[in-house]
Amino acid sequence: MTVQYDESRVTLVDHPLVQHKVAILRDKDTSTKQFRELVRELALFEGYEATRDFPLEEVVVETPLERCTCMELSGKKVAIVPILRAGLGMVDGLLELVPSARVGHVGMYRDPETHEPHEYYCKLPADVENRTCLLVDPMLATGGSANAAIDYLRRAGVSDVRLLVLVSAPEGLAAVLEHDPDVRIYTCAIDRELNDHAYILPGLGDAGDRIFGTK
Ligand SMILES: O=P(O)(O)OC[C@H]1O[C@H](OP(=O)(O)OP(=O)(O)O)[C@H](O)[C@@H]1O
Ligand SMILES: O=c1cc[nH]c(=O)[nH]1
Ligand SMILES: [Mg+2]
Repeated sequence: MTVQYDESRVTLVDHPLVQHKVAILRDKDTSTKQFRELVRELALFEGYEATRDFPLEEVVVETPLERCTCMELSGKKVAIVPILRAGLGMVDGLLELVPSARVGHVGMYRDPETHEPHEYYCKLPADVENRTCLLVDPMLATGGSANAAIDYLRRAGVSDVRLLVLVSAPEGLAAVLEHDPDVRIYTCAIDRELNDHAYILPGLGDAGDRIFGTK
């Protein structure tokens, strides 16, 4: 059965370099070290797309030859919010892109039986309601964890939430887009389906375990 969702709020980041890196990420023989490096790199590529509409303003610059009018970012404030644990792997790549960003944390684990998310730690920047939030997690499976994290950000007053994932299931995309009318989703791959344990197929396994070498 085909899962329907609002495609206009989903950006598939499918640059050839991204597709190449995702293929290595999926490989069960990729080492923990390389997996971690790839997650960081892919977050940077994805962040590039997710910040594409950031506003600019004119600035006059003196080159060694003459004055010219250039464009610079007009003070957009950003918060990067990883969903623990696996989301942590995406933070450094995004900080390279937006060094002035603040970082919040939402701790969430999925119950292995029910697949329901459980919140265990949350800490956001004090002025988070004035910031564009890049909510990051490599995996979007049922969408339960992302929805709980989005609710938390909305309750904190955040209006601009952009969810950055690396691999998503159609079920997760549909669940998040239905749950929140404004969120935009960026993903490097949209996979086939979920299995009976709510793991993404073909997927890449458990992202947290592969980033931290815990299995
Ligand atoms: O869309 P969902 O069905 O909620 O599944 C996705 C969530 O599951 C994984 O986290 P996990 O619970 O394995 O925690 P971890 O990051 O600590 O490994 C993943 O990193 C997402 O947070
Ligand atoms: O496929 C999946 C689903 C949830 N969490 C993961 O890390 N991988
Ligand atoms: Mg995990």
